[in-house]
Amino acid sequence: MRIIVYGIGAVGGAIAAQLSFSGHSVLGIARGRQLDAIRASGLSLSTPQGTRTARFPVHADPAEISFRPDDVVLLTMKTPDTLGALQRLNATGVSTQPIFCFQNGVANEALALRFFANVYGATVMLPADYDTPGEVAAYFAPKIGAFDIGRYPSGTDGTVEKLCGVLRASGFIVDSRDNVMGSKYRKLLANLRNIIDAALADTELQRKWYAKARAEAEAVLTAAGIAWDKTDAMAREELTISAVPGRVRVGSSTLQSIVRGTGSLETDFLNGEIVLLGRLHGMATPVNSALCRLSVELASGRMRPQSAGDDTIVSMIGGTG
Ligand SMILES: NC(=O)C1=CN([C@@H]2O[C@H](COP(=O)(O)OP(=O)(O)OC[C@H]3O[C@@H](n4cnc5c(N)ncnc54)[C@H](OP(=O)(O)O)[C@@H]3O)[C@@H](O)[C@H]2O)C=CC1
Ligand SMILES: CC(C)(CO)C(=O)C(=O)O
Repeated sequence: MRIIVYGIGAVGGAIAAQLSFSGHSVLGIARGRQLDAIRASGLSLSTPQGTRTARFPVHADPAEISFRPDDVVLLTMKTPDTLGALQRLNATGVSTQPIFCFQNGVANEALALRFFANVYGATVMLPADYDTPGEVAAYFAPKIGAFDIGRYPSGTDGTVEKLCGVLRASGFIVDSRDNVMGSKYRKLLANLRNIIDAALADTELQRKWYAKARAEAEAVLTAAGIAWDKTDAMAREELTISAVPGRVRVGSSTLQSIVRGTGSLETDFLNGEIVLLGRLHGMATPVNSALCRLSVELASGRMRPQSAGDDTIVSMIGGTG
């Protein structure tokens, strides 16, 4: 099984590096200065245990790869970039190879299924940063991260078991799941917080707005008949965010996109998933709608990270928050 990691940023970089350290066959697809830096000097991965440099082949596009039947593809770009990546894979002639969505949110799997028959979901519990080309950092200890993996929309199979085995041998905690989307909806609820923490500095206000956004989301998921895991997989094996020597954690993947000025945020597929479900099921979602509008201000640079106040969100809701 050769593993193609598509999108070598924080999560993709940490996974590709660990696979390469364990001697597993891995190829990366990256772009821009990250591609140049990895080609020139490899990818350094810093963890609480220290820093190591991984060297693995890296490409600018799927067209540069001669795909084999035993390849599996891990999508590790943010959701706004998924469609373009799937179109590139499709154009390259990938067909039956398994596509695993190692991404937050629940939108990527359905998108991938439009193009490919063998699609899988993975819940990613791996707090990681990418802010400098050629470098990534991952903050969990004692293991680097944990994944729930299963076939989409449900079930498991030999491919899941094989990938789980490879990832375990590379230092990850991995569970195969019959209902991986239950795990991914649980993570979606947690990720409603990404944009709140990026916008507000005050921890009490962060807690208040997260409670409101989550209550709204749970009501919408219940109305839509969508079940989510009730156990907190983050606590598994007592994984804790730990200090990485020489690094200060930037924060959530959303805050990192704001700081890097990528211009688009995943919020439309996190809080926006709740807005979409609310619209489909005739329920108002004022808090998550306001948070989506806030994300536009943050992504455009018109609002600085952690500069919002209570009144900012209340006024976006229209005074009803
Ligand atoms: N970071 C974290 O702590 C966690 C992230 N996640 C989830 O994991 C997923 C990945 O997040 P994260 O690793 O933070 O994201 P990053 O932005 O750090 O990494 C994604 C990388 O993919 C690259 N990319 C996007 N499209 C292409 C393309 N077509 N060709 C080549 N490269 C491409 C991006 O390039 P460019 O930089 O040019 O945009 C970027 O380098 C997201 O769904 C996120 O929500 C889940 C748990 C934790
Ligand atoms: C690690 C975690 C849970 C929050 O930082 C995350 O999923 C993200 O950054 O998107």
